[in-house]
Amino acid sequence: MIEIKNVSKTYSKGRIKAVKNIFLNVEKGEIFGFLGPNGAGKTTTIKMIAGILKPDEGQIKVNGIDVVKDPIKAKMQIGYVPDNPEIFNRLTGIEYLNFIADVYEVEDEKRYKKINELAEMFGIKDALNSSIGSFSHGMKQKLIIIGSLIHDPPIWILDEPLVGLDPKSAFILKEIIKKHAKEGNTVFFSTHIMEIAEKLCDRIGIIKKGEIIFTGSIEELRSLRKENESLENLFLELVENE
Ligand SMILES: Nc1ncnc2c1ncn2[C@@H]1O[C@H](COP(=O)(O)OP(=O)(O)OP(=O)(O)O)[C@@H](O)[C@H]1O
Repeated sequence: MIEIKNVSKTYSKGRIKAVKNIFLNVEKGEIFGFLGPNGAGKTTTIKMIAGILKPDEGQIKVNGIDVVKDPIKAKMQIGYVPDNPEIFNRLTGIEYLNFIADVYEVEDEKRYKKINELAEMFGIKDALNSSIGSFSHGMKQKLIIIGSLIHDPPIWILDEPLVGLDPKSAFILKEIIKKHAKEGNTVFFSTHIMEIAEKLCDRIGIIKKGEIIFTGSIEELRSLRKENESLENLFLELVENE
């Protein structure tokens, strides 16, 4: 479970208010989609949940653990996929995954099972002995996704995970997301694309200029539509209106 209470974050010595007093709760077993236009505050929020940025005010807890007060314990609960897959280019794929598994103290048998299963699904098993520097953007992304799941995290956070993946890989990732949630874990991901949220999420949150302007199910969002209006249009209206 993720609990965000009255969280704010500014940049540039307070001049840029990226996130403004937001409240959010995401339950166990839930797939939560975080939507908003460019610069709305999605990545900033995600980095605060993942413990990469500290909130200026407010509190974030993952499964009851405060991410600021107890960062290591909190991070053990979390798998995080950043929006930019730039990682250790000098390591081979398998060295990277073993490094991540060591950090999270995952036993050998468990890690190899997970790596085999996921690398097979994403079709990158044969590339794991090559250096990451030789990987394509999509392959790096898949490697990070595998690394983020290696400790079977109760909280899985993904920042724009479908950008840059081909249709087959995007389909596989969506299936993995559904499976992970079904096993009782919390999934929180950001996207620009309403259609993805519509198909995948139990609930969504819409953020605009650092403020949450909607949280609820897709059904609840649908009920706000005008006659014959598409969800995409409603979303655009919500995020564009002043
Ligand atoms: N390191 C930084 N220094 C200064 N301003 C920043 C920094 N990072 C983000 N911002 C600003 O904070 C605001 C929120 O940015 P953020 O990256 O969280 O939005 P986002 O919703 O993830 O956008 P996108 O969809 O483009 O990734 C924007 O105005 C952005 O320009």
